[in-house]
Amino acid sequence: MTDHADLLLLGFIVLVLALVAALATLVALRRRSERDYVAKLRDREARLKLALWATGEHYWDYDLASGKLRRFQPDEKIAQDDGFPRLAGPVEISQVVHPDDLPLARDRLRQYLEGTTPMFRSEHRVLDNLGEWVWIRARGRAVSRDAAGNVLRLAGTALNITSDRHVERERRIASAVLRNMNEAVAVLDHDFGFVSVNPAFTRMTGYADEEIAGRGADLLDSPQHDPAFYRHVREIAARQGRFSGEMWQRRKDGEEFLCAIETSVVQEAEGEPPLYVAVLSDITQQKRAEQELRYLANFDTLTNLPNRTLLSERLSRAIVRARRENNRVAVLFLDLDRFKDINDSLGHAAGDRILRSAAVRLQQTVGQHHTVARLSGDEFTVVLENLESLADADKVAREIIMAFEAPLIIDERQEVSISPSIGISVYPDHGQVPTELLKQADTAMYQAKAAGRRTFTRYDDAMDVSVRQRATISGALRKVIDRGELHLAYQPRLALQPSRITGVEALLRWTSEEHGEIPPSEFIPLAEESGQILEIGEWVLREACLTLHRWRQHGLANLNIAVNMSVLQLLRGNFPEVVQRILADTGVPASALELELTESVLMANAAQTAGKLQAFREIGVSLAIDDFGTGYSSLAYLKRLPITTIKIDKEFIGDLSRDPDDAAITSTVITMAHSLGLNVVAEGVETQAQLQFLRAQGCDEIQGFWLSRPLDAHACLAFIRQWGPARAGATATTP
Ligand SMILES: Nc1nc2c(ncn2[C@@H]2O[C@@H]3COP(=O)(O)O[C@H]4[C@@H](O)[C@H](n5cnc6c(=O)[nH]c(N)nc65)O[C@@H]4COP(=O)(O)O[C@H]3[C@H]2O)c(=O)[nH]1
Repeated sequence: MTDHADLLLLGFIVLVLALVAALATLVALRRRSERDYVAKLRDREARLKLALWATGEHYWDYDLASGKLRRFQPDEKIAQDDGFPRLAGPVEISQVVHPDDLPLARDRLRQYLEGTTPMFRSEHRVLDNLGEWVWIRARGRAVSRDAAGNVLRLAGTALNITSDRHVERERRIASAVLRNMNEAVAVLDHDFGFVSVNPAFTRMTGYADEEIAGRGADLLDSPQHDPAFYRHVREIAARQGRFSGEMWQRRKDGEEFLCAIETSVVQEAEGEPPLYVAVLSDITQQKRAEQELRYLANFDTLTNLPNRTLLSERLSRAIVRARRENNRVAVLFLDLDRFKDINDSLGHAAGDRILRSAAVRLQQTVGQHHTVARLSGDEFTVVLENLESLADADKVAREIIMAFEAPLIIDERQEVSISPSIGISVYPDHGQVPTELLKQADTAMYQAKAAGRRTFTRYDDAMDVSVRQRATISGALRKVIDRGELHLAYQPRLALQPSRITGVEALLRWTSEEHGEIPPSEFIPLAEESGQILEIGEWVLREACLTLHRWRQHGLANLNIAVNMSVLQLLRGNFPEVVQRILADTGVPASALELELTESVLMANAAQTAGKLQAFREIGVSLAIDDFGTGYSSLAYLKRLPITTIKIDKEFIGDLSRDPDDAAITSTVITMAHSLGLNVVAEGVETQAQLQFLRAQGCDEIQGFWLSRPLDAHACLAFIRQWGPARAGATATTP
């Protein structure tokens, strides 16, 4: 029995021990599994933190009941400087969110809590750990709700987007700038395919962004350039990273335009192929205007030939080449003979056609490789390069003269025969610089004219100095009106009974820029020879009438003006009409104008003049014979001419006191002129004695240095104003 009991006890003990051991094992196992679980949790949390840190996101937690924001402290080891505030404990959101953004953040929260949005989402500023505002993008969801489903807690992540916001802002500005730019901008990929274009580009080319994207830049290539040109440009842009230049492009409607293009490369992220930005401006109009200006500055619009400016430039270059290559350059100065006559008789329109036709004939004769220029009026210049001898220039001049043997066709029905006179100068023989060569050729041309026209003359240093002087003056005379080098002097005329200033004689003066003062006795014959006196005479008449009109307005109502008239004006053209027109234009009455003609001129053309003179009388203009006594005309003959005044030449007046014959002639002329009812004026009165003699003989008027030298308009007006009858008997003071 006892043994049985002992066995039972032993068995019980063993069972208890086994149970204890099993329990202990169970506890140990459980503990280990709990440790494993915590370790796993820690590991997962660390990994979560690491993942969040790696994405730049941070965890936050918001308790709605307390209204406090909580953020897990990041692991100091992995989050050194993430820019987020380190919260010691839960804080009010108003403590960290920017006051300006707080309403928006709260609004977003309200929307989420009301179920309007599936997630809380807000972009707002928060204070960073340096006390600066940083932009964050916060996202979150409810993590705890009460039994009624109301949110108790919200958790989520926040990302610092400050630099994104800057980038985004810059992108917005850049895109607004692009949209509003006047310059067309295109972004192209590395193969020069369009990526995008701005509205100005669409306006310029007609291609909208969506229709051009993906297409190649060669879409705009124009046939104005070779395809190789465009290829080359793109190669440069690709190789050098930029290209700047001008090229023709074609719009969608096919119209071509000149374009200034600047391309630059935009380096994309590493490994990405680059993009190109091209800025285009349409410069077609600008180029056209520039070309027009360049054309106007260098070409004569009537004949399309180079003008003086371009001629000088080309001549200079030709001289430089000739110096280098040791050969000659010839300048041919060409003037069309009697062009002015033709111009006057056929009219200016026909004159222009003649000039155009002459220009073509000239260029055809010398060939396209030689420069033919029009200097002014009917003056042309040819520059011949690569001459071996002087004779080569003569040969071309001869060919030109021959070419003008055939008449110029100026329209379908009209032909005009006109010959050139040509002067030649040669570099280096006659001059070293363009101006010198042009001057020498001009001088030689004048010689050719003097030699009977329709010929050429080569410049020669031995040319007679006076001829050269005449030629130079004559050359300068051609530009005299354009250059404004002419002016008038006025010499008062005094009536003797009663004593009063009756008027003035207008006397032409020329102050040349190159030659100084040139007396009328020198240049008027030259102007008559060239026919230029017609233009000059008209200028004189208008100027004189304008002055008289001004004086009359200043209260000198009874003044008259005498103007010298050249024989050419009398014989040629329509001078009576010109006179009438100028009188009408200036408001001077015909009775206040006296035209003076020299006696010798009248006598030489007696037959033609009588009728012509009558036309002037019919207008109401007075006519005077100038320099009377020098032309041996009979007073009886003068009776047949419709003249009103005789001006006794100063030759006779000057000798009055010395030569009794002159005194006799003078008194006879005065008596006989009076018997014919003519007014008598003595010219060149220099002394009181001469004046007294003339007064005693009943001379009507005097003019001369005793009264006054010729004066400019201003001084003459002052002289007339201060002249008083009291001074008539006394010596006049000549200013
Ligand atoms: N020694 C001396 N000379 C005096 C005296 N008083 C005036 N003279 C000069 O005598 C000339 C008078 O003009 P003219 O006989 O018509 O002679 C004029 C006239 O025939 C011509 N001329 C002047 N102006 C014109 C013009 O506009 N057209 C034309 N066709 N010929 C003009 O040129 C000639 C010379 O004119 P100027 O040199 O201005 O010379 C002027 C004048 O300055 C004096 O007391 N003593």
